[in-house]
Amino acid sequence: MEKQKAHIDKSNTVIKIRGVEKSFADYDVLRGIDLDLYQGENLVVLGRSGTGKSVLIKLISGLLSVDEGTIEVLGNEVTTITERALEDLRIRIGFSFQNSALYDSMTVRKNLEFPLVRNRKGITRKEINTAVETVLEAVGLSQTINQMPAELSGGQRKRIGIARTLILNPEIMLYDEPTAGLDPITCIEINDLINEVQQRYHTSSIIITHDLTCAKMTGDRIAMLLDGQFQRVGTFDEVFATDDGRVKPFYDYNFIQ
Ligand SMILES: Nc1ncnc2c1ncn2[C@@H]1O[C@H](COP(=O)(O)OP(=O)(O)OP(=O)(O)O)[C@@H](O)[C@H]1O
Repeated sequence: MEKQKAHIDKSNTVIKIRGVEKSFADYDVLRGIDLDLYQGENLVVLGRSGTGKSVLIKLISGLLSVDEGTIEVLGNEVTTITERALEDLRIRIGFSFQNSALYDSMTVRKNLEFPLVRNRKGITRKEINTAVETVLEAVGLSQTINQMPAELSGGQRKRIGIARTLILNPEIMLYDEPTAGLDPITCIEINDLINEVQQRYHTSSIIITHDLTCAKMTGDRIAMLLDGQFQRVGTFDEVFATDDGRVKPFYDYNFIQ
């Protein structure tokens, strides 16, 4: 499906990263990175394995702390925030992690109810039912409501995982390798879903991937992480309009084999 034009508000930066450095032992993973995520945009972070993409998501969500620099998320400085305020902030962020597995012993309905019951004190049964039905419809899986996760395909499980984060109406979505381990057709369906989520929920998203089809289909901008820094940031075509020996093989491997 062709990506619809997104409504991006460049005057509203929802994540602002400045001069962030992070090392483990003697390995400097991030060497002074700057990045802005604008309201309403899908920003793809591309990079080879081990370049620090997952570390970046963990720094943004406060699961790891920076060595240097600042990270502002929805107006909160996460490098100095209290644990309590960080918990409140995390509720405003939807995490679609590679290993964010569903609870195998619960139906799809119960899996989706779980975050609501936990985070929305005082919510009524009627409100829960409406929220579950709405989000299932949004991911195109209304018919699975009473099924168990084991009865779903890999792509369907991924969709339910995304629905489980959407049910809390996050302002920011962080997708870590959303197409990993899926066949090419299912990848395209997930990419379409990421774009639908952007349109319908007006989320601002960071999509971490090394899948260039995913980057091309979903990204309003691409930020390429190379040697610990964002060396190339722009549209897909801008990022790959280069003879840089670190960038070209990436493109050639994905599209010319
Ligand atoms: N908690 C940690 N302790 C020590 N080293 C770590 C830790 N977390 C990440 N690293 C190291 O930081 C580097 C970047 O890891 P990261 O998981 O961010 O890579 P990635 O770009 O997400 O790769 P992939 O695409 O394979 O998931 C790796 O060399 C990894 O071993």
